[in-house]
Amino acid sequence: MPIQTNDLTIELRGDQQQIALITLNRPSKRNALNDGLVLALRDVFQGMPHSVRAAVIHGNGDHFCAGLDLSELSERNAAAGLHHSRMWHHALDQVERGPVPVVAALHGAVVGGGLELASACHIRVADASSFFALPEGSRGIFVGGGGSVRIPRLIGTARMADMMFTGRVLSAEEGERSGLAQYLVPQGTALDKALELATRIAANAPLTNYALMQALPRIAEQPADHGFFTEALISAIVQDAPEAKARVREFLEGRGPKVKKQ
Ligand SMILES: COc1cc(/C=C/C(=O)SCCNC(=O)CCNC(=O)[C@H](O)C(C)(C)COP(=O)(O)OP(=O)(O)OC[C@H]2O[C@@H](n3cnc4c(N)ncnc43)[C@H](O)[C@@H]2OP(=O)(O)O)ccc1O
Repeated sequence: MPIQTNDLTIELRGDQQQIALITLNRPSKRNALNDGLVLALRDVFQGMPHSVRAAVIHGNGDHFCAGLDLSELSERNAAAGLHHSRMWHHALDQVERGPVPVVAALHGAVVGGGLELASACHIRVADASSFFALPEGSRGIFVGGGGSVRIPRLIGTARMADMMFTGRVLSAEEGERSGLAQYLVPQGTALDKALELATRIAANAPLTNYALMQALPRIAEQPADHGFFTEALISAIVQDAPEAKARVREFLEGRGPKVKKQ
C-alpha cells in the first residue's frame, strides 16, 4: 500500500482491488491543499499498487477542495514560489500521466488549485452542489498548479480569462455546459457515479487505457501529420498485445460484450 497520511487516504475497492478510492481528508479546512497533502498525492500515484486499473478522487466533507492552503503562502518569496509551483506540476503530472485513469467526483467548492487538480483528472463528475471558480485574481496571485495549461484545454482561453479576471463563480450546470465536467448528477451522487465509471474503465485492457491517457493530450498538441504518425504507431503496438487478440477473438466467437445503448 502506498504512503498515506491522515489528510489523504487511499482505499482499494473491487473484487480484484482494481479501483483506488483516494480521499482528500481535511474537511475542517475544506480540503485546502497544503504542501504535505500535495506531496502525499504525488506519492500515492507514484506508488499505486499494480492491481489498480482506475482511480477516483473525492473530498471529504461539504466541498471537493478549496484550493491552495493560503496559510502557507504569506512567507513565500519568488524563488520559493517557483519551487512550489514546480512541486505542484510534478504532483499533478502524476495524476494526469499515469499510471491509471482518474475520475474526479466533485461537490461543493471546486476552486483555485482544487480546479487545477480536477483538471488533471481524466473525467470529471459534478453533483448539483458543485461550484467552480478561480479566485486567484482577488488574492493577488496566479495559478501555479498547471491550470493555465489544462483549464483552457477544457473550456478555452476566453472562458478561463473571464473566470480569472472577474472571479465569476460557475454553477454546476454552467460547469458542465462549459466543459469543466462531463457528467452532472444529483446532489450527493457524484461519488457513486464516479465509482461506476471507474469500474467500467477498469474493465478495459490496461494497455488501451494507458495509451489513451498518454497519447491524447500529446497528440492534440501536435500538427496533424505528427499526430497521425504517433496514433498509427500506438495503434500497431496495442493491437499486437495478447489481451487485444483475446478480446477480439472473444467477440468474434459471440462471447464478447456488444455495444449497448445506455
Ligand atoms: C501562487 O502559487 C500557486 C497557487 C496555487 C493555487 C492557488 C489557489 O488555489 S488560489 C484560491 C485559494 N482558495 C480560495 O481563495 C478559497 C477560500 N475559501 C473559501 O472561499 C471558502 O472557505 C469556501 C471554500 C467557499 C468554503 O466556505 P465555508 O464552507 O463557509 O468554509 P469557511 O468557514 O470559509 O472555511 C472553514 C475553514 O477552512 C479554512 N479555509 C478555507 N479555504 C482555505 C484555503 N484555501 N486556505 C486555507 N484555509 C482555508 C478557513 O480559513 C476556515 O478555517 P478556520 O480555522 O477559521 O475554521 C497553486 C500552486 C502555486 O504554486
